[in-house]
Amino acid sequence: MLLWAFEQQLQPIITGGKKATYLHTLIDFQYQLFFERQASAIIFRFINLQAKALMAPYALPSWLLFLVLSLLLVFRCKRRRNKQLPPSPPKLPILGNLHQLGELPHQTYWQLSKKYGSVMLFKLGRISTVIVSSAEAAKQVLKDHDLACCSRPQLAGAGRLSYNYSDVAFTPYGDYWRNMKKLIILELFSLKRVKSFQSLREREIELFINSISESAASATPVNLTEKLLSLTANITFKMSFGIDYHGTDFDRKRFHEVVHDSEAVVAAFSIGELIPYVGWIVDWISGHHARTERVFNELDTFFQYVINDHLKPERKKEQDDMIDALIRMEKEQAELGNSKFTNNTIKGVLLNLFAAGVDTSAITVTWAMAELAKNPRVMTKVQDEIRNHVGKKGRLTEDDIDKLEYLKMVIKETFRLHPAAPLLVPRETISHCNINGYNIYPKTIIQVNVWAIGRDPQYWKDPEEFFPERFADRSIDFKGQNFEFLPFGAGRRICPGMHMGTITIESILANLLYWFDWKLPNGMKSEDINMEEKAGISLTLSKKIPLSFVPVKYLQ
Ligand code: HEM
Repeated sequence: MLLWAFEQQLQPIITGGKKATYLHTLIDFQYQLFFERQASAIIFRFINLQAKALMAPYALPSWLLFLVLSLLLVFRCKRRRNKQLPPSPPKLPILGNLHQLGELPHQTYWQLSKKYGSVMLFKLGRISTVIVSSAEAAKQVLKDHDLACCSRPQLAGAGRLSYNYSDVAFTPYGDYWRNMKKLIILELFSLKRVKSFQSLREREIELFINSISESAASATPVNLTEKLLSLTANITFKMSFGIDYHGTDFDRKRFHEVVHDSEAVVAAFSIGELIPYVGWIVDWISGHHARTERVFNELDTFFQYVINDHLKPERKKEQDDMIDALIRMEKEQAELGNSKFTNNTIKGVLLNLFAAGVDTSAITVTWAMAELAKNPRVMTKVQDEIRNHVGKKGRLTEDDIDKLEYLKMVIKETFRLHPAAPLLVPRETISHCNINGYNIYPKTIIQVNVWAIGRDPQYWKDPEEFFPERFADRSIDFKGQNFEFLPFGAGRRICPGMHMGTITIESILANLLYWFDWKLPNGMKSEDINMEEKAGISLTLSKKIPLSFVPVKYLQ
């Protein structure tokens, strides 16, 4: 089929004698032969085509080209035999396995892994991606070969929005990333810094609870999905920028929309990256580049405005925010002679704070509330724990959270079934390594399917059941040591915002459960709650249908 298509393509060119197009098509053809491994069986027909090409005025260069490429082909086929690549589902020319990806790639990979194994090679156009779907293979990637597997692919959208990789999350492995990760762990994500935002988080959560109380008073349903997203964005906004920018072009609402768009941009491959030569047309028609530029310009204008505002000597501040810390880090690094920490670094890190911090926490609380509503036994048990603990105090603070063991189990169980980043953030190999006996070559993308691993019956009894007690007598945690449970990844690239993310989630969920009982709207039954996942290009996994419940104020 492939040959026939090329023969058809080549014939008129040969007859028409267009040199450039002819050579180009020939190269493309050879490229296909190399990559599709159909070479030896069809080489005879290729010679036949070449003979026809002799009639064309460019016989000599094409024969030379044929000779060189054929030698390369033989060499490559020989090498491939020794390659021991991971098994792969059948591919189409040019597209590879792209057409099999489906709307929810982690689910597709899970199904395919049952047939092709826990280390599987998937070709997204011209890009080789290895999908890892077992705890053993994940350990090899994230621990045994962490150094070989700890870079990030350089994709155009992420590159543009991260100021050409001046951030942490999308930056390839190297001195710059190592230094930056150390700095942000020390300065932005330390226990002390996270604690310093406690009263800010508690204030924002109080406002959120007050607004839900209004709905409770009128017994109207609350769109929890929307409200939670707005709450986590508000918390991140305040932690990063200190004050509100009401009355300017940069109000929170508009900013939230841009941040949301930026998540889709950084998650997406452009088709041009997957399919050389022709993919750019699809990008151009779909407006991919225009959208990237629009999001970049809006974010950049906003970040620059806020940085300038922070540099004003007359600025009054309630407390040190993330921008204050980043500006101070820039000065300190300059004094130490590090010229790579620039204004763009500050903006790149800000992008990470929003892209990584807002959705992940809101999505997790939404899934937790959906699971609790579906499992009234667990809902009652966790509410009893919280309410008994708070007792007559009548107020829940972050200091109470450590005592709420069952709440923590509920959150772990939510992470297991609904990890916010089901395939982590894509990694890229920087050197050769061997996973499960297969060769993985440099510049291969690796995706760890933590969603599938969290459902593996080898580790989890009745994996589809929401049963927080499974964590009761197991010391299993999400800090990157238990490879069957990896919501925050592991190894060098592990999420630095883990502590900040969990304390935010615990605090919001505990308050929602303490202050309200939750009724399903319009006579809906718990088994009617839709648990489908939202399709689309994103690193995170939201619920498809927004969650809407009626709050009933808890009378102490
Ligand atoms: C529920 C909350 C969160 C979840 C589930 C989560 C999950 C993840 C995951 C899976 C990764 C990739 C790890 C890997 O490649 O192995 C990651 C990376 C990252 N996360 Fe989070 N995250 C959360 C919250 C946050 C927060 C609140 C922040 C910051 C405010 C944050 C900042 C980052 C950054 C900067 C990276 C990149 C690290 C690197 O490439 O070295 N995350 N996160």
